[in-house]
Amino acid sequence: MADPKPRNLGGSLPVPNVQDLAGRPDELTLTPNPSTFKNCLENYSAEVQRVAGELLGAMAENLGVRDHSDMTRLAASQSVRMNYYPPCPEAHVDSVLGLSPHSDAVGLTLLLQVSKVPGLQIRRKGGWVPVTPLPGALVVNVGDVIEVFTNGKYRSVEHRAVVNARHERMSIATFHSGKFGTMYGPLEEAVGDKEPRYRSISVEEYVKLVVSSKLDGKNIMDAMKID
Ligand SMILES: O=C(O)CCC(=O)C(=O)O
Ligand SMILES: [Fe+2]
Repeated sequence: MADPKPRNLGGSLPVPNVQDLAGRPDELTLTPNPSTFKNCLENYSAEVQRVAGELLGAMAENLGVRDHSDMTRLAASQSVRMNYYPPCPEAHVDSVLGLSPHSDAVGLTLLLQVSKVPGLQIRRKGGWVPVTPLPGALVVNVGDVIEVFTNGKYRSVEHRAVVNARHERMSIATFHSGKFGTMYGPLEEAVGDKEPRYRSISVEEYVKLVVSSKLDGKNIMDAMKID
């Protein structure tokens, strides 16, 4: 299958490169807190959060959600994870992975594949499809909370990361979710005249469920489904 096509959302994203994030090697030894790191990460996260809000607004429009903030509130809180996968001589072994199959237990993930080395794969029709890294492109992953909000109209994507025998790889995943003190559950407009297929729970209860579960396929969705 062909790779999903990239789309340009306009605007320019201050895409971090590894040098900016880590500081130059000589700076690293001289300066334990490279001055470029904080600003670079702050600019990047703010811009990515803006893009997440726009994407969620477009989804709200597409789904006929009257109050777009019902959907854009999934960009209210943000966390960033930087993944580093060292070269692995056992990369050819099927069971050796960088990150096990999972769907992101958040609203929306915007992922930057920093290295040219491929590693991200998405589950499709029982197989694994590689997502070729494109310089400066963000991969948009629908997370579990969007599956809940849309009552299953948008399904969260199961994915994994494989390792490479000779090359290291880096990716930056930026996760967007709702705030504590709010609820997660299917939106009225998404349910329509059907039955809700997922439970409604507080963000706090949901986070408890996530942190007490293994990283294992779409297990969070199984726990959220109404039988
Ligand atoms: O490294 C990747 O491409 C995937 C990272 C990922 O799925 C995650 O951090 O949740
Ligand atoms: Fe992920």
